[in-house]
Parts: sequence; C-alpha cells; structure tokens
Amino acid sequence: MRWVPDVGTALLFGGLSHAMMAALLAVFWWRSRSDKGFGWWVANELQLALATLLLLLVAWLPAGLIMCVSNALLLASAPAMETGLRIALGRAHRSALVCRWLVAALVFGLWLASWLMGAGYTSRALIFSLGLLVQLGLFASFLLGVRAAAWRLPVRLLLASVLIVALADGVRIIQLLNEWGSAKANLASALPLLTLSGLFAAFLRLCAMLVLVHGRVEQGLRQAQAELERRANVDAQSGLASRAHFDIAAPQLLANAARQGLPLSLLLCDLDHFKQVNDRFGHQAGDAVLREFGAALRQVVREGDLPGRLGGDEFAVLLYDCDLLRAEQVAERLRQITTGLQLPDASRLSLSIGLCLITPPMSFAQAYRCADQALYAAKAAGRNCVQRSMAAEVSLS
Ligand SMILES: Nc1nc2c(ncn2[C@@H]2O[C@H](COP(=O)(O)OP(=O)(O)OP(=O)(O)O)[C@@H](O)[C@H]2O)c(=O)[nH]1
Repeated sequence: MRWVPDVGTALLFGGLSHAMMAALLAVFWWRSRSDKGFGWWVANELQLALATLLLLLVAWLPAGLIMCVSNALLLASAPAMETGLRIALGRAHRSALVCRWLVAALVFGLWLASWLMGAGYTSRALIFSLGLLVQLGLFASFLLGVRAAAWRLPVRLLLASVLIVALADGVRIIQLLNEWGSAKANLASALPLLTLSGLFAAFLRLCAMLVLVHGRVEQGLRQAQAELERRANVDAQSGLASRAHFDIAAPQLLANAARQGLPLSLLLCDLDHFKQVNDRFGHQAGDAVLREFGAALRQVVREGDLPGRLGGDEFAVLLYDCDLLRAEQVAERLRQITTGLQLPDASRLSLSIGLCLITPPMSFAQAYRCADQALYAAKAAGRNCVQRSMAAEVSLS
C-alpha cells in the first residue's frame, strides 16, 4: 500500500514546522544578537510558514489572492536567504542583490501575467517551477563561491538544502511535463513532495544557522579569554610582563636554562627617589616615567629574555643565555639609558640595579633574594649604580 499524507495534514505540519524554526531562530537572534543578516533568515522561515499556512485558508479566502501572496512569499525565499548570507559575509553588493530580487520579481510577474491571461494550471505551474529553479541555481552558484574557512560547514548545509529543494522542483517539472494538457494536473498532487522536501531543506538551514551562532559565540568567548589573559599577563603601565605572569614564567625559564645548560642572570631594578617624582610632578608624570622606563627596558633585552614589573617602581629582568659579564653590561646600559630620561624640570632620573647569576640548583626565590640583597647594597652605596650579589662572586671564583 502506498502512503500519501493528505494535503491538509502536509500543509499544517509544514507550516507549523517552519513557524517553529522561525521562532527558534528569532530567539537566538534576540538573545545573542547573533549577527548581521540573521534577521533575514528569521524572516525567510516566517515567509515559508506563512506561504504554507495560507494555503489552508482556501475555503475562507479567495483562491486567487491566496495563490498570489503564497507564491510571492515562496519566490522571495531564495533572495531573502542570499541577502542574509551576503550581509553576514560582508559581500552585500548592491548590484548582486538587486539582480536576485529582480529575478524573483520577474518570475512572479511572468506567473501573474500567465494567470491573468487565463493560462492553464500546468503552464502556470511550469513558469513558477522553472523560475524557482533559476533562483536556486543563482543561490547555489553564490554558495559555491564562498571560500571562508569558518563558513565551510554552514555553507555546505545551505548548499544541501538548496539542492534538495531544486531536486523536488525538478521532479515537479518532469511531473508537469508528463501531465501537460491533462485535466488531472493540480497542485494537490505535488504538495506533499514540495512540503516535505521544503521542510527537510529548512531543517538543514536551521542546522547551518545554529552552527554559525555557535561559531560566533565560541569566537567571542575565545576573544574575551585572550583579552583577559593579555590583561592578566601584561602590566598596563609599562607594557612589560605583570607580576602574576612573571611569577609563572620565571621558574619555567629557569628550568629551560638548566635543561639546556645555559647561564641565566636576574636583574632587579628600582628607580631612585621615585616617590619624589610623584610628589613634585604628580602621579600622571610618575606614570609617564614608568611607561618610558618600560620602553627603555624593552630596548636592552633580547627575544627570549623576560622583563617584568614586579610592582611600584620595582622591575625585574631574567636574561636568558647570559653570563655575569654580559649581565653587567646590560645592567650598565640600562642604567645609562635611564639617566638619559628627563623629568619635567629637565632633571634626570637614576636607577639602582642588583644582579645575580643563577646557577642550578638555585630556585627563583633564592635568586630573587640574592638580587634583592645586591639591590639593597646598590641603594646603600648611594644609588645610581649596579651591584652584583655575593652569590655571583662565589660562582665567579
Ligand atoms: N605614579 C605612580 N607611582 C607609583 C605607582 N606604583 C607605586 N608608585 C609610587 O612609587 C613610589 C615608590 O617609592 P619607594 O620605592 O618606596 O621609594 P623611592 O622614592 O623610589 O626611593 P628609593 O627606592 O629608596 O630610591 C611610591 O611613592 C608609590 O606611591 C604607579 O603605578 N604610578
């Protein structure tokens, strides 16, 4: 026995399903403000729901009016879909969009003219189906030209949905040609096929939209996460590694150097009398000095070194693959660059530096203590100088 759903059931099922998909898309659109172009896809699903449900009202409204509105909505579906997609992709070229909507209007105009001129059902349906096939072909050719990697899956799903409708439309055209001139040709015989293929296509479109929304949300989260990481890892004032990042990265650098048997040196730098800079010129001038010093510090380090701001006017640099001699040269160069930085009254800044050569199995905490002692000694020795720690003396001898 061959099962054929009755026309009314197919229409009701199809119309309500389209309406539910439209509602689902609208919720996504509304809640996540998904993307530009998304509104067109919501509208497209609504169009299809209306076009299908309208056909159920044939007993209450004039059949001509229903056919006119329903066909106009159906023919507007492909351009609405493509308009949304083009807007989302940033390829909403006016000429291309006008062309698509004109084709839809032309097909509708031809169908309307044939109806007004009293053409039979088969001719009218053929004009409609052939016009729809042209529209689907244009949309498919656009989809085939979309190359963006992020759009691969949604575009394939959309393409599959277009092909399904085109296939059903092709079957309908063959059916109409076979029925040419026969009195039994009518819409009812094709409705189950068209409604069900349209529904399946709509389901694929819905999947494509959900993949897009998911991708967009995921991208947003990834960007937010990257921004949070950047804020946590980079000191906003100086542009150097933050204290938090330095505390994590420093032991890793120590482990790398030990594994590779490379020397590593730690410089601890403290601006001299920085409090007076704030007191005399204000905090904004103090902030500017911190920024300038951050830039000076970046100037003397190499790629692979770790410069950071530990807090206030205290900075640290881990110099990778750097022995004591070179560390002293770097520290001296940094001190000289700093003394070249001018304060608002043209007086000069100065810098005290404590340095320590890190030799395994020294931990970062031990190295920090050594460099801090050396820095303390530099301050005690009158500031504006470089001192190396006693641990360094031991390791040199
Ligand atoms: N403008 C500005 N000042 C800061 C910031 N963080 C800390 N400071 C100030 O930096 C100053 C640090 O002073 P200290 O390290 O105690 O002492 P100093 O004046 O540098 O003197 P010595 O270190 O002994 O040479 C304090 O006055 C802090 O208020 C900041 O982000 N911006």
